[in-house]
Amino acid sequence: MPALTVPLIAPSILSADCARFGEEIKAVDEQGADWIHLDVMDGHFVPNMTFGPVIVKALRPYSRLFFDVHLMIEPVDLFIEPFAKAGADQILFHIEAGPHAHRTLQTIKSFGIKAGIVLCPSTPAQAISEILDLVDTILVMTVNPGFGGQQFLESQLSKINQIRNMVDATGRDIRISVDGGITAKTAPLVINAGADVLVAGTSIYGQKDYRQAMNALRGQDVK
Ligand SMILES: O=C(CO)[C@@H](O)[C@H](O)COP(=O)(O)O
Ligand SMILES: [Fe+2]
Repeated sequence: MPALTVPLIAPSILSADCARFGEEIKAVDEQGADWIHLDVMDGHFVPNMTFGPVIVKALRPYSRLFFDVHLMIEPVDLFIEPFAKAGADQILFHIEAGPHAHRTLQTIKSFGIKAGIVLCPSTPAQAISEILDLVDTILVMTVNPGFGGQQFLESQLSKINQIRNMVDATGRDIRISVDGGITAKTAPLVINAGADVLVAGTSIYGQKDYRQAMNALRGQDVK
């Protein structure tokens, strides 16, 4: 069997100690994280609320790692500039959050940062077929967005695989990220299906040893 790709690991601070977000970001940075994933929720697009650009700006000095900002908000466009100026390296938004994804991607790119599109579990891969030329990352939700600690949806594996085929056909370097219920058990399934970025909250911040937790997701189960 061929060896699995070593994925990038993006700890989601949603499961960190939120009274100590800065130190929690610093800790995973020092222990080998590749990206930092920041979940922004508005209590409208999803039934939960987290934080806005002011907090992202306050957290920026704690790490130089790539800030992967996952917007679960509607509307999106109004908030691109504040998040870009707060220090986002990539802004991801949901294809379900409005009819003008193409324009939104252009707006994100106009700030000189990366742009990503997110699909909820009920959204087919085909929904993003006409915007692949503008995306840097495709994020497949493997739970319904809004909360950490949910059960991984195995039904999403075939969609990840379909998106892998779509991406390979473009010949472009597009990352395929997955988010929700990613553990050492589900990681090989999504990597095998074509994912190369693993977002994980509970399975990193819920563990004592962050380095060991991230290595387990990489399939490198050594201390
Ligand atoms: O976007 C979200 C939830 O909507 C995520 O980024 C969660 O934070 C993932 O948490 P776990 O499922 O890994 O606990
Ligand atoms: Fe997320």
